[in-house]
Amino acid sequence: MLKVPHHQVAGHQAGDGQLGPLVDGSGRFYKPLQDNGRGDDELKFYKLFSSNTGIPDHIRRFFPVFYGTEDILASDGTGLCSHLVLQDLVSNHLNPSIMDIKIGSRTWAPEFPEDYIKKCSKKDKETTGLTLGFRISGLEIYGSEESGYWKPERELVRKFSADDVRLILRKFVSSNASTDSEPDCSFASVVYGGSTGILSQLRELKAWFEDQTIFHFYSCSVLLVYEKELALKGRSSGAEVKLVDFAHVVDACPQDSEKNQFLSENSTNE
Ligand SMILES: O=P(O)(O)O[C@@H]1[C@@H](OP(=O)(O)O)[C@H](OP(=O)(O)O)[C@H](O)[C@H](OP(=O)(O)O)[C@H]1OP(=O)(O)O
Ligand SMILES: Nc1ncnc2c1ncn2[C@@H]1O[C@H](COP(=O)(O)OP(=O)(O)O)[C@@H](O)[C@H]1O
Repeated sequence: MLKVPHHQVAGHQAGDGQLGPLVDGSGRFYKPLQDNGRGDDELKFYKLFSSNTGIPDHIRRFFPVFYGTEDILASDGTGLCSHLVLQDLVSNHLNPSIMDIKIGSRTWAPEFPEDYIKKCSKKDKETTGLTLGFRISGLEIYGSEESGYWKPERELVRKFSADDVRLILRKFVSSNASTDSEPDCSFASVVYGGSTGILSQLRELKAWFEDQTIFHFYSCSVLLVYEKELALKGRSSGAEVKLVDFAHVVDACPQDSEKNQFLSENSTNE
């Protein structure tokens, strides 16, 4: 039985007759192919990414596993609709704290339609995109069984200034996130620090981004996830960095991609 995800923090959401992703509760995330060609572009990205042998495994692990597409009943009640079938990145977490960070000071490619560039450019300027090179798209922070999650409203998140972002990055790893008190940053070292922490993973990803010439990653998001219960124990926090949202990725070498896809399709048919 497919249901609306409990832990979606940004993007188009299912519910109230809206089109959005669904989960099966056992590890798969179904993202509907979006209109205006965005769904097809995201599908194209996943196919190219899956067939590209030049992507090292230590980088591949930062991306959701792609299981193909499936026609399922859309969340907006309009009937069958094609969905990307992806690994559910949070299904192995009990009470995840999650932050979606849209990366890039420019979220549009020059070849995008003019009106879309205008819309993106406006958002880049009005948010911290331009000044910090990223903006927070959404988040939820787990408090306790009694208090549940602290999840600021979308409208509030959209208005985050650079100072707000600094505060949120501290709150994200604090045990008193939902209060107005100074964030205690109790989990900073175990979530952000260490050889398996978020900063170390981001550095690894950054090194690849600086080097790779396969894709231009416009408007995709870094998803930060950790588990408070583990962080409280102080050793590991299950901190994970993942990349999502590839509807605006541009293939930098279409000729190489065609060749790669041909080779991969023919080697699996043998
Ligand atoms: O329409 P909105 O205002 O919800 O904009 C969506 C954005 O929400 P935001 O306003 O930044 O909170 C949304 O941003 P987030 O992923 O929520 O940060 C996307 O930019 C989305 O565009 P696309 O699906 O990537 O092409 C945007 O959707 P489209 O307007 O491009 O469909
Ligand atoms: N593979 C996934 N597993 C679990 N959650 C996901 C996955 N992909 C996206 N999400 C959740 O959905 C949100 C929106 O995803 P995104 O791909 O950016 O959608 P949109 O294209 O509608 O903006 C993310 O912030 C995250 O909370």
